[in-house]
Amino acid sequence: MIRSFIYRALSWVQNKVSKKLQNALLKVLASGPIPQHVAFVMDGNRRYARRRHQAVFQGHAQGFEALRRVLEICMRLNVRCVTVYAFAIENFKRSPEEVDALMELAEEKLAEISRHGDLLDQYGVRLNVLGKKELLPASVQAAVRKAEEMTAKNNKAMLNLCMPYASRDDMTSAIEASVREALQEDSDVITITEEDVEVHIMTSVVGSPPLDILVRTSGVKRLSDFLLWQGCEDTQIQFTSVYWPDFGLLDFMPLLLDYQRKIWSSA
Ligand SMILES: CC(C)=CCC/C(C)=C/CC/C(C)=C/COP(=O)(O)OP(=O)(O)O
Repeated sequence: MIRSFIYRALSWVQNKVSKKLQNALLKVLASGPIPQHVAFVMDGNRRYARRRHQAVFQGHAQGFEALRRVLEICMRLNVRCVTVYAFAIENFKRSPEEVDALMELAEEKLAEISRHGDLLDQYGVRLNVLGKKELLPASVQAAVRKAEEMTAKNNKAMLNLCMPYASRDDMTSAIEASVREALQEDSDVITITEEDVEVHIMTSVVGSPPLDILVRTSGVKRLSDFLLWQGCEDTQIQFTSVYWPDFGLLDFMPLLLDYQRKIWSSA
């Protein structure tokens, strides 16, 4: 009884202190230039679970909690657009148990975050699911449609959930759409410009600003077919060794400070 009271009191104090520290750190960051568009390759969920002797699914569930946490940090900093790699087309090659668990998680969490009073509503965030949606199970497609509809009027920021996504597929579809448009013009020669393709790239279709920072967690230094078109000009690509479910403000802060230092030094 006394012990449980002490634990509860300690956890209350710890929460208060960490909230105060978080507010102070966010204030420091907000005094510098803030990126408009940040993307994450949320890597390391399974290694996080294995290290704790947990089922793989637990790693993905904790990964979702990290997404919530990071999205809230971004919203409090006034980042306009957050894009995350939630499921690669390639991920369909994982075991049926893992794919099913990820699909169930997506269905459940899409309903949860788009609910009135939850995170997206609270910060005015529009949800866009980008990728080959027709590959998703019918129940997940329905959850996607509902979540997109529920948040369609939100206009302060956007969350692009890439699922199931591959950048080469995104670029191929954009080129195909540009060629189709060009064929409708009354000319013998087909000309496709970078700008023609750009407007059909999935993040552009939903009105995302240029990508400022792309972060990959878990120590792996690869892009894994994510935002190759969007990230090839002025994007700062940052790698951190932290597993995604552990990623928080203290890990994000040095990456943001590095971004701010580079912006200041190029001004
Ligand atoms: C709404 C929704 C679906 C939320 C997202 C949950 C989430 C964070 C999904 C990411 C899934 C994924 C393939 C992560 C990569 O880590 P990994 O599994 O490759 O881990 P590893 O690198 O340790 O093997």
